[in-house]
Amino acid sequence: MTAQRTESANSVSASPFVELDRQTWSRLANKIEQPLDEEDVQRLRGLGDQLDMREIRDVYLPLSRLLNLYVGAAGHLHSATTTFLGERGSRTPFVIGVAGSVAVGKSTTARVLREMLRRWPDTPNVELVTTDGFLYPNAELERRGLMGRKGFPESYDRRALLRFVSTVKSGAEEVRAPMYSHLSYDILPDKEVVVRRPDVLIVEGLNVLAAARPRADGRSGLAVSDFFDFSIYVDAKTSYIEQWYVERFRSLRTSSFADPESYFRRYAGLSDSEATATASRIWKSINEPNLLQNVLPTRGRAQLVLTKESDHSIRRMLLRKV
Ligand SMILES: Nc1ncnc2c1ncn2[C@@H]1O[C@H](COP(=O)(O)OP(=O)(O)O)[C@@H](O)[C@H]1O
Ligand SMILES: CC(C)(COP(=O)(O)O)[C@@H](O)C(=O)NCCC(=O)O
Repeated sequence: MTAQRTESANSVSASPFVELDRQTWSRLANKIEQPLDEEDVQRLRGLGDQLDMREIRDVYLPLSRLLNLYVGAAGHLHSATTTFLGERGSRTPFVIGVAGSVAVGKSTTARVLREMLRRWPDTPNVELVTTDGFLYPNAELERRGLMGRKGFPESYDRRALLRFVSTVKSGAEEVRAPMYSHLSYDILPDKEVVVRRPDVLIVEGLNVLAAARPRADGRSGLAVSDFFDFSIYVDAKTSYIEQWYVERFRSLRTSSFADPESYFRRYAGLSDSEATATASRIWKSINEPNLLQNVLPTRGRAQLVLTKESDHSIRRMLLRKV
């Protein structure tokens, strides 16, 4: 079946992307079976997200098929390289980047993809790593004067993240990553994520599509995105994301913030208006500037842009065709 592209795709003929509306995209699942049930959907849905079975069927089922096709194609490319080299190496992990703003719902997208890709016979082992594990610990952020810039590129140990992704991609037996806790708002000193040669690695985080920084000698270095076989940018209007951030903050007062272990327990007792004001202040001073200065400019580097409407549902897909 050929995709019915929307009008704007035809009018922007020089664009490297093809634009599809949700209805057209949903037909591209090509009758593959829906692998998740209502219980899975509830488990995977992030706080504030509106994920439902329709979203799985219309949006994620075609995406899962597309990714499975890409995994197959990457296998062929890998065989071409090994044939050329006269080697018999086994395939290395297929790496997918998931980028987007704080509170846009990246982690739900990443979790759904993990569950769906796991169900394909050629990719049973799918690992998910979030880049928050590579934030510097709070003590180090304080030393560097970066406590108010969590999530900005400079708040991460970018060299360690790059080393992690390139080592996994190169097929290493076992690779370890640090772990972050939203509860303690810090790196967990004695916990880590261990990744053992997965079929697919999903790397989710604000800045995963950032371009390489120029090196001191003026040459360009490598970026984590250089190791991606596919990348997704989860997008929405900034005003919607702000609203989602504020709503999530308000509802965290009765869950995470109320935990005695929470770094934010002082927020648990805020009234509705105080919570709205505090969340808006954090959004305006940290997350929105980071979105506008660092995250949004990387959108055009993604292979696929998923755009959400105000009700969180994905309504528009931009797929890079070249
Ligand atoms: N203060 C918090 N306490 C507990 N969980 C949080 C907190 N902030 C964010 N989270 C959770 O952490 C995950 C990542 O959030 P975030 O970085 O905003 O990305 P996104 O909303 O795009 O997944 C989400 O599942 C979110 O619900
Ligand atoms: C931990 C985060 C930086 C996101 O990290 P990511 O996994 O996307 O790299 C973000 O969710 C966060 O907590 N930002 C700090 C500002 C705030 O509390 O909203």
